[in-house]
Amino acid sequence: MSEQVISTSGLTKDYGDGHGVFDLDLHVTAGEVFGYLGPNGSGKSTTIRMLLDLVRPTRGTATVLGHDPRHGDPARRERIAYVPGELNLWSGWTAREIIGYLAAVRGGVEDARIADVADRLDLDLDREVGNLSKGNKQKVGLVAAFAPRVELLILDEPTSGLDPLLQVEFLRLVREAAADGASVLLSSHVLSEVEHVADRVGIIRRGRLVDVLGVADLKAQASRTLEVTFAHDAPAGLAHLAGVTELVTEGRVGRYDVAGGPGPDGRSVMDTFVKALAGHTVTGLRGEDADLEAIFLRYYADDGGTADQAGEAHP
Ligand SMILES: Nc1ncnc2c1ncn2[C@@H]1O[C@H](COP(=O)(O)OP(=O)(O)OP(=O)(O)O)[C@@H](O)[C@H]1O
Repeated sequence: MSEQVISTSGLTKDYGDGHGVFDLDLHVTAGEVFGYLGPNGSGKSTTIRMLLDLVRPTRGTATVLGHDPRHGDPARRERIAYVPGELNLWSGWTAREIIGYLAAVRGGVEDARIADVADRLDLDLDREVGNLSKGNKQKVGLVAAFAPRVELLILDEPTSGLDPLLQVEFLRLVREAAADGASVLLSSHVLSEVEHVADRVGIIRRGRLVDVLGVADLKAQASRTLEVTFAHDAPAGLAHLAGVTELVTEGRVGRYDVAGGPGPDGRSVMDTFVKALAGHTVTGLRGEDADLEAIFLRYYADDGGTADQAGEAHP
């Protein structure tokens, strides 16, 4: 069995009135990027805080890098980098001073490496952090986390406030850290943020882990939209295939939503659709990316339709 960097069993933080995290069995394998997905208030931060011994569980156990977080020693903490969703920084310090201080606590990080990560995230290290925007404050945390070499990165909604170009750079940093052998727990309330880097995703809803899936499996489940151009008027029969929905047909062009996975006959719906197309003269075919978000939102359908709406407000 692969080594686990995070392993919990029945881990629970009960804040009362159904708030908190309940009976969590979470396993993150060494070297993987694990996306921890759930709407606001679903329990991501509480989980992470228990893993870091920032809050104590009501019951259950956790092991992080082989040890109970409650008995963490400084040497073990050096092997972990953590970026919280909201960073409270010491005002009066510059970003360089804060990152330098945190690096020194770890035993030192090369200045050139700090400068390189700051440059990639477009952070001016010489600005006083009290004057920084939320996004720039977030970058201070990211530079402090990515500059050192660590075994485990725990990132709690780290890209909130970052503009889209920097989110892409952030994903590159995650990939590089993983390629260097780090394991990453990356929480988010949107799948699109983690789908390009995560090996697996765990889905948490109302404090309970409801599913853990490989991203490749998630993609296989997703429906795809195909736009087909025929040499003749778009035929009617294709929409009658199980798992295929005709979105629109206009003259020779038809747009179809083709379900992921197998249909009722056990065969892949895509295969059935493509074989049905073979009975026609096709002059063009265009596929759109699978809509993974739609699958993710299914987990929250009872909560009001969107992941954002599904979240409960903080007290
Ligand atoms: N200190 C606390 N006291 C009481 N309830 C709390 C406390 N911290 C969190 N909660 C509640 O526990 C639940 C989980 O909160 P948590 O912050 O872990 O969710 P989250 O998924 O990280 O969401 P967000 O992204 O909004 O932080 C929520 O209902 C929240 O209101």
